[in-house]
Amino acid sequence: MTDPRELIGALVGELPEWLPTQRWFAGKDQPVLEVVVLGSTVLLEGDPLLLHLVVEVRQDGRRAPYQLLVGSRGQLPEYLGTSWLGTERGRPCYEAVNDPDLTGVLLGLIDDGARIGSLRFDHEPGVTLTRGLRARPITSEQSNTSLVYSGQYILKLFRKLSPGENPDVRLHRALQRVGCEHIAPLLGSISGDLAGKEVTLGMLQRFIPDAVDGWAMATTSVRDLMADPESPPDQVGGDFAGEAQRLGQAVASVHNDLRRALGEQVADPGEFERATGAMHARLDRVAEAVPELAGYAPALHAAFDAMKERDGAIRMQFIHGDLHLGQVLRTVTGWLLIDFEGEPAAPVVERSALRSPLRDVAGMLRSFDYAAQQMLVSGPEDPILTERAWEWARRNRSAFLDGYAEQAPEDIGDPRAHEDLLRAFELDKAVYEVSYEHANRPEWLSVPLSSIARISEESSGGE
Ligand SMILES: Nc1ncnc2c1ncn2[C@@H]1O[C@H](COP(=O)(O)OP(=O)(O)O)[C@@H](O)[C@H]1O
Ligand SMILES: O=P(O)(O)O[C@H]1O[C@H](CO)[C@@H](O[C@H]2O[C@H](CO)[C@@H](O)[C@H](O)[C@H]2O)[C@H](O)[C@H]1O
Repeated sequence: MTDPRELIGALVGELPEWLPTQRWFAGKDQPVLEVVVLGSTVLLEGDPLLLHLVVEVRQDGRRAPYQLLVGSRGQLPEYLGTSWLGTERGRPCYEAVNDPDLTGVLLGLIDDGARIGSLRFDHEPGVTLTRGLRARPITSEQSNTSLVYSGQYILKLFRKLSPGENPDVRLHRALQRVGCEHIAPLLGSISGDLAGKEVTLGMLQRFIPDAVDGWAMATTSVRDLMADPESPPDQVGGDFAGEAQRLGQAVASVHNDLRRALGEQVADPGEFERATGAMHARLDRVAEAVPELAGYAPALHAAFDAMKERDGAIRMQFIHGDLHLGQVLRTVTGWLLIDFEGEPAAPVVERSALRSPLRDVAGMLRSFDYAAQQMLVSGPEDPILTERAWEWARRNRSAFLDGYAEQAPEDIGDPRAHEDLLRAFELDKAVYEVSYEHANRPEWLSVPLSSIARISEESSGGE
């Protein structure tokens, strides 16, 4: 039998080339110089073997920890061929997330409440899991790896790790405690140690079958409206406004639940100062990297400065932090919010800070613009379709805000009453999107840029 330590030693040599080929790897802009093992745990001995690894990926001026699950067998079955990482000591090693014989082990360990080395597997109080289920990884493009167990459970394995409890687990647990109706039930978690602190490695939730994500629904609705340019929007099949309104209610309800669970506080006088400082700094960084943004910088800086004029009466609380139509699921009973991890690129301290809930509102407003605009990027310019797209966005943004206002925390009420804040948060998100699209989908760069152009023009009174 091969010693797992020898296997690991040889395997890390393969990782610098393999990591950048993975969707979840967040350092594709620079070559990987070295990979160092920070922790290794054998979760299953024998053939197949299951190894849990935390590795540090070293790039020029940057070090980041990642979680890997490695399987090894004497003979690699054909269906695991594309998961192959390398052959060490005569044993093929592969990405274990694609091996249902191995991923089933994780579910059993969570059910057992197992402790192996520094790894802790926990189920939530009172939860008993069905064991022996086979898992398949979700194939959509994601920042982490999620495994679905026979349509019953979904286990998210966090890839890039930050020391501390992940806000996704923390906020789900807190929301569950106060009986929030708009989340999928939390069933368990996996944690370990990193740099002397606890680190969240995985989160197990009830899988909601037959759920459709908001992005798929919204883009179908835009397509319907464009295909029928003559009819009023409320008479076109697939009108989304009713859903947008219910979504607004759900988001407001989650904000209220987050307050009940974890409290809130009035922003201290320095808070807006710090927030605007961070927004100006992000704008400067992105404008330097993306010249197309530079022309809008003066209008954007002015919009951020306008925030300072507020008296600080907005309350700060835990929020979702990266809310968009891809982060909400329509189930047979209503809307659920998922993925409370915040912006994946932001440091965990920032993601765990108290912020204005209007940031989530602004994130969703941006997403309505996105759903409308992305239909226009690939086709030739067409003024009728362009107007139709903006009509869709206006209608659904407004319905969402109506719904939010119906259940909003008292100090917020109708978000439109905080126009300066909302505009600044929307523009800040759009600046983030410019950098996201520049790095990930350059063909979509015009989506946030066209919104920035429109909002800047509106706020300078040029409509
Ligand atoms: N509880 C759930 N039930 C059904 N599908 C889910 C559930 N949670 C997540 N999903 C699906 O899994 C995908 C990935 O989840 P998400 O938390 O957004 O992962 P990531 O952090 O990798 O972006 C979502 O887009 C959604 O389609
Ligand atoms: O879902 P993630 O947490 O990985 O978020 C990142 O990727 C999103 C794209 O998948 C990106 O969202 C942007 O594009 C969406 C459409 O694909 C749109 O609905 C969002 O409004 C827009 O911001 C998100 O910004 C990024 O953090």
